Amino acid sequence: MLLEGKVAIVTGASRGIGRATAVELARHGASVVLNQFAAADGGSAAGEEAYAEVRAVGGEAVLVDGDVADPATGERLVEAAVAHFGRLDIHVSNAGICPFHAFLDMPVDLFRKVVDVNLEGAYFTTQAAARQMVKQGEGGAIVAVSSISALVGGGMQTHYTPTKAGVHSLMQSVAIALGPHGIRCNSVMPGAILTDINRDDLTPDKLDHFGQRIPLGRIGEPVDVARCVVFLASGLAGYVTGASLLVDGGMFVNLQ
Ligand SMILES: NC(=O)C1=CN([C@@H]2O[C@H](COP(=O)(O)OP(=O)(O)OC[C@H]3O[C@@H](n4cnc5c(N)ncnc54)[C@H](O)[C@@H]3O)[C@@H](O)[C@H]2O)C=CC1
Ligand SMILES: C[C@H](O)[C@@H]1OC(=O)[C@H](O)[C@@H]1O
Repeated sequence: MLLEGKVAIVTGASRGIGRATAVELARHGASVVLNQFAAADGGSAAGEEAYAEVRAVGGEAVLVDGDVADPATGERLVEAAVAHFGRLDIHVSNAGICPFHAFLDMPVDLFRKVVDVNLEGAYFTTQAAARQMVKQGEGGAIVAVSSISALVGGGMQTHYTPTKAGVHSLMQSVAIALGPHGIRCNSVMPGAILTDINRDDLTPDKLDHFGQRIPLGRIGEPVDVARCVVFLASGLAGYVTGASLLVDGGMFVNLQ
C-alpha cells in the first residue's frame, strides 16, 4: 500500500472532494483525521457518514469539528493526529466555499468570509501541519486543493478565484520554505467536479456546455481528484514539489 503507516489530516472532509480524499488516503493505508465543520453542513450527519466510509475501507479515523477560518483549528487538528496516531505525515487543505455572487454588489462580509475560509484556512492549517512535520524531522507532504479557477476567471466568482490563485501561490512559496525539511508542497487544480458546492450552478445547459468543452467528455467526480491527491502525497511523487496538477479532463486547454 502506498501510504501504509502514514497519518493524514483532511480539512473539509465531510463531503465532496474532501470526503473522497479521506477515503482514498485510507484505502491506501493512511490513518486520517477528518475535519468537519458541522455548522457549514447543517449538522454532523455528513461528517459521521464520511467517518463511516473511511472505516468501511479499513482506515483508522477520527472526526474533529472546527472552522478552518479560525487559526486555532489547524492546531487542534494536529493535536488530534498526534494524540490518536502519534504523528503527522500528510496534510490536505481542502475546505472551501463558493457562494456565487455578482461583482458590483458583492457584500463585504461575503467577500471576507470566502477569503477567511479558502485562503486563511489553507494558510493556517498548513502552517500548523508544517510545524508538526518539522518537529518530527522526517519530512512530509502537503497538498492543497486549488482550482482551474486559479488560472481562469468567473464573473460570479470574483471573491473565489483570487483565493484559489492564492492557494496555488501559497503552495509554491511553502515548497521553498519547507523543502529543506523534506516537506513537499503541491496543489491539485480540479476543473468542474459535481459536488454540493456547484450543484445549483450546474444547470442542465451548463452541464451540456461543460460536457462539450471537456475533451474527456464528462464532468469530474470527487474520486478523480482524490486519486491525484494520493499520488502527490505518496512516495511516487517523491521529487515533486511546488507543482500544480490540473484534474479537469482537459477542460483548460480546450480553447476552440
Ligand atoms: N467542485 C468543484 O468543481 C471544484 C472544487 N474545488 C475546491 O474543492 C474543495 C472542496 O470542494 P467540494 O468538495 O467541491 O465542495 P463541497 O461543498 O462538497 O465540500 C466542501 C467541504 O468544505 C467544508 N467546509 C466549508 N466551510 C468550512 C469551514 N469554514 N471549515 C471547515 N470546513 C468547511 C464543508 O463542510 C465540506 O466538507 C474546495 O476548496 C473547492 O474550492 C476546486 C475546483 C473545482
Ligand atoms: C464551484 C465551481 O463550480 C467550481 O469551483 C471551481 O473552482 C471550478 O472552477 C468551478 O467553477
